[in-house]
Amino acid sequence: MTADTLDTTTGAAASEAATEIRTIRERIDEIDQALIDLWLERARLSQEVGRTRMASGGTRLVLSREREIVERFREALGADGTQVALLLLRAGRGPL
Ligand SMILES: C=C(O[C@@H]1C=C(C(=O)O)C=C[C@H]1O)C(=O)O
Repeated sequence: MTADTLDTTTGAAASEAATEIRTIRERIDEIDQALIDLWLERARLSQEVGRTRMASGGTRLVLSREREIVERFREALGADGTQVALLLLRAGRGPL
């Protein structure tokens, strides 16, 4: 394989690189699936907390707790962390 015969699925120009990329992609796919599963589990748990709290006569949301979560993600991941946390929170309790 040479630079003018790129592997179509990996985009690599050498077969060793294509093999390495395929191996790394397997782990990336595992990580993505774990993220999806955790995302969905978190949303379900968040909804359960909301239902439990409202059934007790409490509020739907607790903004101080949401601020803590946004801050945790911002500290760990920077500005992108803020965006991830906002999407994560929305997945559980819907848009504000
Ligand atoms: C899940 C909760 O309820 C809501 C959803 C939150 C979340 O998804 O993390 C956080 C705060 C609340 O607005 C909670 O209070 O823990």
